[in-house]
Amino acid sequence: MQEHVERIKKGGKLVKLLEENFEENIPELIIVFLARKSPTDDSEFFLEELVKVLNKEPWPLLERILLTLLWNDIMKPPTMFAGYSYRSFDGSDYSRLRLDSSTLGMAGTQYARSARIQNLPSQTPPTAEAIFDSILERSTFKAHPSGISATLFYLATIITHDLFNTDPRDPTINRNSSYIDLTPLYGNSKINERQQPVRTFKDGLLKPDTFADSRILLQPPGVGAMLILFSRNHNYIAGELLKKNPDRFNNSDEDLFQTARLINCGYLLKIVLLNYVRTILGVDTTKSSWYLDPTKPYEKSWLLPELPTGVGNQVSLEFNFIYRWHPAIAEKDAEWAEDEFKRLGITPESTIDEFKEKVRNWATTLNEDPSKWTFNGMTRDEEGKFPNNKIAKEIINGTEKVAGAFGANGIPRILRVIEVYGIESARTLGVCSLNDFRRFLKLKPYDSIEDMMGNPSDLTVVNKLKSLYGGSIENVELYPGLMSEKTKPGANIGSMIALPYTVSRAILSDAVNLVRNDRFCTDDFNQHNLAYWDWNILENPESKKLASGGVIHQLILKHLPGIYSNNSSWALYPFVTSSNIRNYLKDRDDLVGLNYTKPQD
Ligand code: HEM
Ligand SMILES: [Ca+2]
Repeated sequence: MQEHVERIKKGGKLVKLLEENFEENIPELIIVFLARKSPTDDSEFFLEELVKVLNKEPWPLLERILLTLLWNDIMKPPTMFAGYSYRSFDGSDYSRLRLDSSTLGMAGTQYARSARIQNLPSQTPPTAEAIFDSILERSTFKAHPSGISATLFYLATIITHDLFNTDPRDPTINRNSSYIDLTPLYGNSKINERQQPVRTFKDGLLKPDTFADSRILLQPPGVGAMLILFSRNHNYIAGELLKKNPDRFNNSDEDLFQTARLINCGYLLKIVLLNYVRTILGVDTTKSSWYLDPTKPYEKSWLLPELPTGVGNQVSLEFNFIYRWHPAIAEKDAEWAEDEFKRLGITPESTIDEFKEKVRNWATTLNEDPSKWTFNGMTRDEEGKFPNNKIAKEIINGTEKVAGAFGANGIPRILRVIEVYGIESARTLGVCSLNDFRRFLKLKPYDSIEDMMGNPSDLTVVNKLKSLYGGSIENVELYPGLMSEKTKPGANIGSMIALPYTVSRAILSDAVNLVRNDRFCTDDFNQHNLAYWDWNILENPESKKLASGGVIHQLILKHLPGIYSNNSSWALYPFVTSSNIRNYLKDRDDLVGLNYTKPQD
């Protein structure tokens, strides 16, 4: 057979080969056909050869293969449309499979479900309060083993608030779009509710230092500070677009606004891939500039099927729980949350209804105009902007604060009512167990609670889990399981962020799907839609040399001028604490001149 393959590859004529012994040679022909290089060199006239063969002997399988090849050339249903280039506010029409999926991932639709329940628990589960008090509550703060900073989790919080916004009246509903499209900045509704107040309706601009999601005000101020960077970035982009393309954008607030949003989301995409995921994978501080790029087109090749893009996304309930990274909250940020919650009247002992009521009451005190909101005791200047140094201070301090370690007994007590709410609502909605979720991810289910905990030093947690769940690993619920299972080793290429095992696998699948399934990050991420935006416009040559491909420093340096130097490690590597970063970079002979001094805010 090999002989035939070689002959055909060397250009032996198919017809001749088949003339010799058609029946015998056809399987080889099919193998060669499937194994052909992609892309096809059409000067080899392979297709014509096939036609000749078929013309001579209409072999049904060969005919079918040829027809399939030709049919597959054209995407069905159609995947790109003329016009159709802006992000809608509520995430409708985000799937390129527009004909039947216009509401996929739209704000206000139901959460998807990822995993089926395969094993029902053999006991009634313990109360959510008992679970929190036993295996979730943080007793002493444990520093993150790789020295990841709070600033990484400020970005993570923006991402989670972009994806998840459970309706308190109906926990099956997600009020946000299932895409990383800066919903916390722009808002989540098409019907003139939220998105309108952030816009000026002039020159595509947002109101100064304004964002749409009031939940950010109840987060540590570093989260709001980071979101302000994106708010400022939007206005910078809109200004540049108008300056560079006066003919295309003059008097067109809507086009300017939408194009600026696409570009701003492009910056977030680059930051997610080139800073955030690279840090999570532990390659951020290495010399290599490799990154996992889910946007790449992959055509069908040999036995590998095509890897589709832009097909739309709908986040699931399970992923809402995967992404509740409360153990990572830094010590000082937990203290901050405690004070803030106290001010609202929420304590760890509050009931779920009290919690919801206090948040509702607080929301009624907010000005309808988000450009009037403040946080962290800041006041706006006459233009409506927050002081640069105050915004910078939160991001700088975030890089000084070490995040909390993942793993059992890591969640600040102040979040008790929120955790109880989460566990109970998972039960109401019928979410699967930890092991069933692992089955869905094709990870080996844990054999026992000991297996789930791994480390013999976690025996106390093993015993607590056994007592809560009747000794059976199959009874361990998804969320309590995710937040207490063993964690990956830190300071390690591949697992720098030291997540719980199941979370670490799931989060990468989630990141790849969120990016690849968003047509604005793939099929429609093109220079026409982005008005030939110059992606180097914010870049400083000195910073670029030192950034190992990262992007976040561009926003920090541009929108917080005069505070950081261009070679500051605090701007270039903000996701590792300032006390750890020097150690990670000590062997990098290519980073001469990196400045580790704390910027003066
Ligand atoms: C001090 C810091 C934090 C505070 C005060 C906080 C507070 C809260 C509150 C109050 C809720 C309940 C919302 C509701 O259902 O009404 C919640 C849910 C949630 N939190 Fe946090 N959180 C913090 C940090 C984080 C971090 C670092 C992450 C992940 C990066 C995260 C991810 C989530 C997610 C995914 C939910 C579910 C959201 C939803 O279903 O709408 N949180 N958090
Ligand atoms: Ca979104």
